[in-house]
Amino acid sequence: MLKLILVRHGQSQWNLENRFTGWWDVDLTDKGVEEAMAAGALMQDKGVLPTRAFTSLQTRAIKTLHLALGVCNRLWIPETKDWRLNERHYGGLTGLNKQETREKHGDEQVHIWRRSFDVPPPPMEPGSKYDPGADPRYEGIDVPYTESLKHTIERVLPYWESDILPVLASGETVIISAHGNSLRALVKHLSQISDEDITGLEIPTGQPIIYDFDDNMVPSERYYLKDS
Ligand SMILES: O=C(O)[C@H](O)COP(=O)(O)O
Repeated sequence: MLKLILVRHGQSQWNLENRFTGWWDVDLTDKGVEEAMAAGALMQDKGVLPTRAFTSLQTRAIKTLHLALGVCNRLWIPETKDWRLNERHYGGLTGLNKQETREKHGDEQVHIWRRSFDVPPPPMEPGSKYDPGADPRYEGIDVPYTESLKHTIERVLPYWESDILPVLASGETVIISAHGNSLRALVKHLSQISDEDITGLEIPTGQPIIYDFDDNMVPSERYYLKDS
């Protein structure tokens, strides 16, 4: 049985501060480091050991991957980093406190920005201090100014199909270390969740999620590794 492991990065500094993060590069907190290491220990305990890794270009996901792989003695496996696994771009909300934004715009509007399928947050002003456009890691990439979940799916899914699925199908145990909304994009596809129901899906930090794939590359229902 082929296994796909999805893990959202451990708690980040801006998760702790309750700020919209998106493409801004923040580090893990101490708790985030612990969550990442616990994910590695769980993979070791359950004997679910990745042989190939994919992650984003963002520090919190890369470090989570490395900490988890370190604990289960798999730092040596090949890994690929790609911007298409980055977090959804939070546009003009980047850097703002989520609670203060609710107080200003109302719970409903903030829920729409955070969880709707196709309503993007207001775009980031070009040259904003949180615009990562000039960051060398994004050279040659058309960095967006905002993204809805739909936009995120439009970059995550082609990458899944072209680069990750063939590796999984070749017999590798694949781990993807990514972000709340880039993983929601993938889970929506793999679990065939409707545009309406996706608004209710939350992905916890540092908790490995598993899909088993049959010989026809049809995924099982997803489950948490801790529950297996
Ligand atoms: O980018 C962020 O702020 C978080 O990674 C995800 O935030 P959300 O749960 O508000 O979508």
